[in-house]
Amino acid sequence: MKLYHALRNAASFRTFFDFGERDVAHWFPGHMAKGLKQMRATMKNVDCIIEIHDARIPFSGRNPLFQESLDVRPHLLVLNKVDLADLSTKQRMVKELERSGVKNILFTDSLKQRDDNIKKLVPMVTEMINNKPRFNREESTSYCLMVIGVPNVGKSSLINALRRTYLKKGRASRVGGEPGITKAVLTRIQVCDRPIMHLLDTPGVLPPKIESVETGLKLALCGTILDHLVGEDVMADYLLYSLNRLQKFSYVERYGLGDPSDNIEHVLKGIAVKLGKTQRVKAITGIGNITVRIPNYTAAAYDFIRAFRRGELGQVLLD
Ligand SMILES: Nc1nc2c(ncn2[C@@H]2O[C@H](COP(=O)(O)OP(=O)(O)OP(=O)(O)O)[C@@H](O)[C@H]2O)c(=O)[nH]1
Repeated sequence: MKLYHALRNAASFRTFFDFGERDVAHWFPGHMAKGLKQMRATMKNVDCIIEIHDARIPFSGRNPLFQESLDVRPHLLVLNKVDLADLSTKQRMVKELERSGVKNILFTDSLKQRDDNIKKLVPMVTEMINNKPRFNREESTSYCLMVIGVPNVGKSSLINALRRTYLKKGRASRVGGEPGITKAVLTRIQVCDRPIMHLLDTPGVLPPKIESVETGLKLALCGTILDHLVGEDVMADYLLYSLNRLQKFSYVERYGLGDPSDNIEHVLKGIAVKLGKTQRVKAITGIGNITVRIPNYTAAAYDFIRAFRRGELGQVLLD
């Protein structure tokens, strides 16, 4: 990695981010109560809860709504998308999660064809269930799991990865709906045959816990909140602030910027020029109307954010 002047002179970067007067109240739609009700209703059939979250934000946005159920049922936290996360401080992260009551943690890449940690999931879950009483279900020889998590963390991908690993099957297909019950509530997906393990195909989607504007921005960068509700401009700026703070400067080379910068307008302009993303606007001058080309800042911001999401700006830990 090139050593930039700015790296030696890190003091020139912002040490805090100005969140302005933003209000997170509308950053996540409030229509999720129905899904939550369904999830609670099916909970009695569940032997283990698999909570999946984005490994780039192991602390931000996880919804504690199920805490009361988690206290009695085995609970596994799957931190997914490890291929995108900087895990150099993994041990510290695990300790902190353990301090907050999370005992079982697994790091996964659900898109990888053979992920060793996905292979560990079934034995781990089996042991966890066998070490706890099974809530009126002792007679059953099959296990029932529920996958929950905030949007876009990889719930479907994990289910597909489990089926790929344990059943040698591709995309998840539903393996039985129970008559008389809404399909969306109690459809079961088999993920393993030895032992027999099903997942309840409930919506599984929890609203994220947005406790601050900063949490909201991290969730938005990870694709959990719709971009336009938060604003691509502030997301791009927070991304730039984070990359500089973490000294992840690969964006400089990617976009041919010369040096790192903490000025989002300057960076977006450079990105727009590099990508040829300009737009024509009419300008009224003293001698009439003319058309001028200006950088398309929105398109540049999108590219910057998408590159981060694909891991093309390096592995990052936002928390
Ligand atoms: N890089 C990477 N991308 C992943 C991984 N797992 C899932 N994705 C991607 O993340 C996006 C969301 O994955 P889904 O499996 O649809 O997530 P979900 O939680 O089911 O999404 P919702 O149904 O919206 O709640 C997709 O573009 C996946 O390809 C992973 O381990 N690594």
